[in-house]
Amino acid sequence: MQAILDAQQHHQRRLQVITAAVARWKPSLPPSLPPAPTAPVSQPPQPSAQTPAAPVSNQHHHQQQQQQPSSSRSKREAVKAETSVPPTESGPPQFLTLPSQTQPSQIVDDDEENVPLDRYQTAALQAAERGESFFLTGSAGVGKSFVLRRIISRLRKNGKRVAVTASTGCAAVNIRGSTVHSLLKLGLGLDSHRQLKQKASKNVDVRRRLRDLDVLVIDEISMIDSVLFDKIELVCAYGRRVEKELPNKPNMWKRENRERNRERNRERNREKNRERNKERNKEKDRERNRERNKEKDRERNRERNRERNRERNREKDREKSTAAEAEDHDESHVLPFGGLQVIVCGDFFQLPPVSVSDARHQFVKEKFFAFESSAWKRGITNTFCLHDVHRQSDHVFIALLNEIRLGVVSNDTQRVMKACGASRHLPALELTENGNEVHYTKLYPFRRQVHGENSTRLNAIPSQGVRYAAKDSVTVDTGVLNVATVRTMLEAVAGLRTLELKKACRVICLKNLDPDAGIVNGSAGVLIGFTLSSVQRLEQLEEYKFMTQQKVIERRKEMARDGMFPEEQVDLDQKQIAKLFENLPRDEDGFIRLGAHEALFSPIIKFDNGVTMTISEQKWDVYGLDGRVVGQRTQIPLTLGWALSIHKSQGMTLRNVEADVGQCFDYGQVYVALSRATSLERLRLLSFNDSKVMAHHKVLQFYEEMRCARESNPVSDIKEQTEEDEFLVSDSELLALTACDEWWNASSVPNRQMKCL
Ligand SMILES: Nc1ncnc2c1ncn2[C@@H]1O[C@H](COP(=O)(O)OP(=O)(O)OP(=O)(O)O)[C@@H](O)[C@H]1O
Repeated sequence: MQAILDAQQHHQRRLQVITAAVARWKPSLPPSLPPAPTAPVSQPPQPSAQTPAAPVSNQHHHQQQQQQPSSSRSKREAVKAETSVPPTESGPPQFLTLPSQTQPSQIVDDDEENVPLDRYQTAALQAAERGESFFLTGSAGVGKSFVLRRIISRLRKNGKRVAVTASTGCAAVNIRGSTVHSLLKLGLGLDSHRQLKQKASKNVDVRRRLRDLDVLVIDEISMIDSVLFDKIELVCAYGRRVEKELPNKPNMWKRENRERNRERNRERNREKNRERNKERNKEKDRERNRERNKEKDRERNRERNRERNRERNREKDREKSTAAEAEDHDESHVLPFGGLQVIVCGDFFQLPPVSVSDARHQFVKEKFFAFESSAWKRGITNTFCLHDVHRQSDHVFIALLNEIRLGVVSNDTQRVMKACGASRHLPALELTENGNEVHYTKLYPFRRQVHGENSTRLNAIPSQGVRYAAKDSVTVDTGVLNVATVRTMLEAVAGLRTLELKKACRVICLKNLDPDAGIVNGSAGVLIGFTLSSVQRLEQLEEYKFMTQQKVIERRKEMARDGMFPEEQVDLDQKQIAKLFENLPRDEDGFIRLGAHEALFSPIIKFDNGVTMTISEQKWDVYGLDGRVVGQRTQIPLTLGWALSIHKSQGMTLRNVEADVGQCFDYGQVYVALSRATSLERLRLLSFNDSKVMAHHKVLQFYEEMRCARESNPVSDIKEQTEEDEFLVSDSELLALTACDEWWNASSVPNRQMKCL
C-alpha cells in the first residue's frame, strides 16, 4: 500500500512538472473536442530524463507489418514526426505528439538485428542466454515478439536448438514459427492426460523432436488455457523421457516382487504349520470332544476363512500402494517440461483463451489462464516485464491504451475515441515496398462480419472469379463423435467450404506452405492471377467449340485481363485454353465453379514479403478421441484478407486500422484491436462502446501480485540497475498501474468506469 502511495505521490510530482507541457498542447486540440476533464489516468506523462531514448518503432518490417511504409519513407516520416504537427485542415481530429522517451533520438538501420534493444529487452535477452526459463510480458507494442525473435536468433547462434511456437497461426508467423499444437501434435488439444502420455511416449516423431531440443518458445501465451498448458508440459516431459533415466523402475519392481514372494511363502508355511497343529489337536480331541466341538470347529473354520480373506486383502493393498509409490517416485523425477528451457511470452490483458470443455466443443464461460496451471507454478519461475512502448510514440495514445488495457475508460479517453469515430477523415494510402497496395485493415469481433466485409470487397472487383468447393469426407463410424460434430470441427480448423477468388483480391494463407520462404499460416498477399494445375484434364472436356484464330486471341486477352493465365505460366495451345475457358461450368452469378479435387486453376499469390507462389489444394484432418482420422477436407488454403477478426490480428502491427469494437464480447478484445494501430491519426473506429472495455479480475490480480513481488525485490527483472533508475515502471505504465491501484482501493465505489467482470 505504501508503495502504491509512493508511486502516486511521485506521479503527482511529475504531473506538476508537466503542467507546462500540457498547457502547450491543450489549446491546440481540435475544436470538436470538449474541454479536458481532470482525470489523472489519461494525462500525458512527462518524459523521463533517466530513461534512454528508444529508436522509433515504425522502421522495422516483419511479415505482419505489411502496411509499414518503405524504409526510406518511414525514416523520412520518423524525422517528420519528431519535428512537426499533423495537419489540421482535414477537419476531424488531429493529435499532437509530445516529445517522449520512446520517440526516436536517432534513425537506426532497418535490419532488425541492428536495432538496439531497450534496457528491459536487454535484461530478458541476457536471462535467455543464461539458460533461464521465464515469462516475458508487458503491454502491447513494447516489443515482446521483437525481442523474442532476437532471443531466438541469439540462442541459435550460440548452438542451442530452439523450437519456436505460438498459440495461433498468425502469432506464429510473427515470430517465424509454427503453432504449439502442430509441434507437439496436440490436434485440438482435447486428448486426456492418459492419451497424451501414451501418444507422447509412442510417437517417435514427437519424441525425437523433443529430445533434440534445448529451448521451447511459446508466444501469445494469453490464449493458451491452464489445461492446455499442463498438457504441453506433460507431452514435453513424457516425450523427452529417456528409458535409462527412469528411476530404476524395473529393478525396483524386481525387488518389490521378490519381497512380496518371500512374505507370501512365509505366510503359507506359517499357515501350514498352524494347520498341522490344529489337525493334530483335533485328532487327539476328536474322540473326546467330537460332539461337543463340532460347533466350535465350524466356527473356527469360519474364522480361519475370514482371516485368510483379510490377509489376502492386505496383500492386495500392499501391492497397490507399492505400485502407486513407484509411480509417484517416477513422476517426481520428471523435470518440468522434461528439463527444457521454456520462454513464454504474452500479455494476459490481451485475448484470453477460448476454453473448450470437451470433444463436443462446448464452450466454458469460466476462464482458466495458463498462469493458474501447475505446469506454470513448477516451470515458470521468473518474469521479465518490458515497459518502453515502441509501436506507438504518441503519449496520449499510449496512456489511453494503458487505461483500456486495465478496463478503464476515462472521460479523456471517451473524447479521443469519439474524435476517432466513423466520420473522421483518414490520410491517403501508400504502396508497400514490393508493390502491393496498402489498405486500411478492418478489424471485427465476429467472423461473420469479417466474411461480410470481404465478400463486399470481392464483389466490387469486376473481373472473372473462380469458386473452389471443398471436398469433405467424414467417417461414419466416428466413435462417440457424431458426423455433425466432425463437420463442425472441420469448419473450425480447415479451410473454407466455398472459396471465391478474383484477380487483385487480398488473401491470407491458412497453412504452413513453405516456412523457409516465410509462407506460413497467416501470411498475407495479393492474388495476381490463376494458372492451370491439371493440363491433362483438358482432353477430358467433351464439348469442343471451334474458334477462329481471331476469337482465340480475343478470348486470350480477356482471360489475361481477368488474371486467368499470366503469360509466364501458360505454354498451352491457345485453342486448348480458349476451349477450356469456354466450357468450364459456371454458377448463375458467373463464377467458374470448381471442386478442389478437380481444380483446373490454381491461384498465384504475391505475398507481402515479396515471395510469389502458386497455391495448390491442401488437406486438413480431424481426429477422433481414439486418434483415428474421422474427417478430412481438401481445399485451397486461402481466405480473403481485407478484413480480419480481432482474434486473428493479435500480435500484428498495422499501420492503417479501421476497427469495429462496439460489439466486442471478450476480455481484452477492444484493447487488442486498438493497440494494433501505430498512431491515432491512422485509426478509425467504426463503433465504440465503453462497456465492452473489459479486463479479467484474475489477470488484474496476477499482475498486481507480480508488481508487489517486484517492488519487494526491485532488481529481479533488471539485473544491472543503476542508481538513477528511480522506478522500474515507465511513466505510461505508472499511470496505468495507478489506475489499477485506484480500482483495487475503491472497488466498492459504485458507478466507476472500470469494467471488471
Ligand atoms: N528496441 C526497439 N527499437 C525499435 N523498435 C522496436 C524495438 N522493440 C520493438 N520495436 C518495434 O515495436 C513494434 C511492436 O513490437 P512487437 O510487435 O514485438 O510488440 P509486442 O509487445 O509483441 O506487441 P503485442 O503484444 O501487441 O503482440 C514493432 O514495430 C517493432 O519493430
